[in-house]
Amino acid sequence: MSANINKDLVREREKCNFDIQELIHIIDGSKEKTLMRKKVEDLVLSVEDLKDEIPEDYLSHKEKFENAVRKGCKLFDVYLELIDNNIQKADRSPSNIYRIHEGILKQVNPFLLHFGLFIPTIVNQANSEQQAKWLRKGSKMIGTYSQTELGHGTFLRGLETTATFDPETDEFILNSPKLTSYKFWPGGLGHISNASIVMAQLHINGKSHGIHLFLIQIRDFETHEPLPGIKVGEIGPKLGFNTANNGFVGFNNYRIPRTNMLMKNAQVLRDGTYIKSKNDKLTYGSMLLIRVHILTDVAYELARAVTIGVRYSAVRHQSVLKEGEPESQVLDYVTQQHKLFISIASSHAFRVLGQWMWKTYTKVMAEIGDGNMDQLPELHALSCCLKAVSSYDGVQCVERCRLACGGHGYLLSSNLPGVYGIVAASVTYEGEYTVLLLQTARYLVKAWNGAINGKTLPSSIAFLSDNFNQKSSSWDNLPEAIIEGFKAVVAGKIKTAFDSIQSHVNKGRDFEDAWNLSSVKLTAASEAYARFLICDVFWSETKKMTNVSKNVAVVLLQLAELYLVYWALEKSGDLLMYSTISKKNIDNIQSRYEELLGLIRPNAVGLVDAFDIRDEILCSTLGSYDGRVYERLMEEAAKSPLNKDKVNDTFHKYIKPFMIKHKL
Ligand SMILES: CCCCCCCCCCCCCCCCCCCCCC(=O)SCCNC(=O)CCNC(=O)[C@H](O)C(C)(C)COP(=O)(O)OP(=O)(O)OC[C@H]1O[C@@H](n2cnc3c(N)ncnc32)[C@H](O)[C@@H]1OP(=O)(O)O
Ligand SMILES: Cc1cc2nc3c(=O)[nH]c(=O)nc-3n(C[C@H](O)[C@H](O)[C@H](O)COP(=O)(O)OP(=O)(O)OC[C@H]3O[C@@H](n4cnc5c(N)ncnc54)[C@H](O)[C@@H]3O)c2cc1C
Repeated sequence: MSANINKDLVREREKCNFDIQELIHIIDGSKEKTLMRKKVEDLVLSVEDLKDEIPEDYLSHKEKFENAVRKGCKLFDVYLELIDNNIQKADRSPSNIYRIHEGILKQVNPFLLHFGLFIPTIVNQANSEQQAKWLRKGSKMIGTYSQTELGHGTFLRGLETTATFDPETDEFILNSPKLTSYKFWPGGLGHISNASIVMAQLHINGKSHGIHLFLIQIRDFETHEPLPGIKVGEIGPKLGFNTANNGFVGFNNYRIPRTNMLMKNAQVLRDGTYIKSKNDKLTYGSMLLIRVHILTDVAYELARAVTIGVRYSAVRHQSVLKEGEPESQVLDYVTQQHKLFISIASSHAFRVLGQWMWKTYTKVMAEIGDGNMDQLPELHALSCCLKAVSSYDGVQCVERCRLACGGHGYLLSSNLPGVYGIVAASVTYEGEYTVLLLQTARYLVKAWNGAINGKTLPSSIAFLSDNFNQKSSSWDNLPEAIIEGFKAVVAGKIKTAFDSIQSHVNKGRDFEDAWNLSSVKLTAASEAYARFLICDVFWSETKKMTNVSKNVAVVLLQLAELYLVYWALEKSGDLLMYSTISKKNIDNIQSRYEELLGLIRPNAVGLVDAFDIRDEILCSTLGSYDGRVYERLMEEAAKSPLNKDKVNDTFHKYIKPFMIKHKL
């Protein structure tokens, strides 16, 4: 096999000084999980029906969708077989196992919303009777999650779809009163789903009770025809997600049984009595869950992007470092390492944070199950800013990987545009970036106010109490000093935003206007808080790892340190403003950063090999394991339908007459 592997990659792999298999197990969670993942991959990727003859990129929008549904159904088959054989256990924790879809479908599984949101929403928001009915085998439902409307996505309280209780018939009547009330965006809604969870304003006896969730059948279970009173369709091509079948739906006096309101929390009784939920925000539970998942999602997409970027940069030679020497691998240019290594580190950071958030999420959910809501605001604040910052950073990192691949990175066959499309969507869906930062800011401002008044703060922000006076910290002990410095930045930025609000209020403005006028500072405070959290958790979790060989521990600590020093340099202005850092300290951090790039360089290919993403899932001409970059580029180019004819018809139809007309 090694005979066919690019010689640069062979040399790079020989240089790697840690056990790649060991790191693969760490990333997967354990040796057993790696074995299970590989077993699933072997089985799924060997299914002939799941392979494409024509590259997806040459298909029309309709053909892409139809091919994705065909493969999605086949995947279902294979998965169900795996579950029956107990190979793929039902595990809701964020993991890499379902990623295989991205290799097979290239983009998004059209059934993703069924598994990712429809089923989890029933599990979390429906009562036990409803669950027994809707989750049973033979329920015939393929579902999605319809919340966003043409006119409103962010401001959920402004949603316009209505569900009005009719006591005569014991039903809700669903209506989309205006064009802007149409549900717009839900994945799989266009032509896949026959049912959906729908968020609508509940009205009983002329009184509005706010937004609630309803399970609604959209299409006939046998014929798949839209049911009377329902107008449904697909929303058209997008930057990415083109196999996701995002759709629209409108309701015209469409009736559903009362018992189709999801009633785990709030309830409507037969006589129309409304029983309030213990906490309104429990209706938003599905969003919380997906925001937690997104950290791990971004970690994985970054792993894909940087695997492509690093392998290509090892294979690619361009320019000479020293006259008379052969052309250098572009990976040897320190600027190239600067472009790429932060993506390796960020992928590990988001994976570690994803695991940490998942633990926090399951703990808080268990407490909520016991009726204790105390930790919900903190969980919401954490999930909002971490989702926002990880997805935003993810997009920047994927773009850097694309730039690192020069012109060839611009080809769809590099798959960097594809990965970009997937990550870019996550900045917007499940709560838009700025909006989520402002949610966390609400929490931080409240906490600051509490701290000023001597209140005990939740653990994740307890440090605020110590930072009123921006205590001096020593910059001798890098990289921990950076975490301390970031604490001072968080405190300083919250204080700046808080003081700004106060000052506008003191000048006679409403609190809401003062908030809006201070909102750039508020989002900056939230971003700083997320950055501190990522650095703190990534560093401490990496440091406390046990049962790891020395070399793997060293390389993981180098990545964690690289992450910290990279962000210290990016945020040096903030550190200068709010912490005790000096220019000399920053110079030291810069030197350490460059030193770390050098230390990581020999292991770079080993590190991306440890993400262990098979070629069939990476789907990239530039990033395959064997490094046959130029051969693959030409093989892919040969697949262009334009290359079927030596002379294209347009020559005779347009070009020749044009040449004659203009005497060219
Ligand atoms: C074949 C086999 C296959 C196997 C496959 C197996 C697969 C399985 C693997 C699965 C992998 C999955 C991958 C998924 C991929 C996903 C794909 C893409 C999906 C995309 C879906 C979507 O895109 S779906 C729509 C999301 N659309 C939003 O995301 C709207 C944002 N908009 C809001 O979320 C609210 O509108 C907004 C702003 C909070 C204001 O809400 P509002 O106005 O009601 O509230 P206020 O701002 O007034 O706040 C009042 C107080 O509520 C507090 N609070 C607010 N929210 C809270 C909350 N959630 N929890 C607690 N507390 C909360 C707040 O902190 C305040 O607290 P306080 O008063 O104490 O300060
Ligand atoms: C690929 C994809 C898949 C999706 N899938 C689904 C799905 O399955 N189901 C579903 O229901 N929805 C889905 N959505 C919709 C998605 O959840 C919304 O687009 C998202 O929540 C943002 O809402 P919006 O589009 O209304 O943006 P808007 O809120 O209109 O945002 C526009 C701009 O206004 C700013 N803004 C808005 N409010 C404020 C504020 N209070 N303060 C400051 N700035 C503000 C935002 O920052 C943004 O810059 C999907 C979207 C995408 C892109």
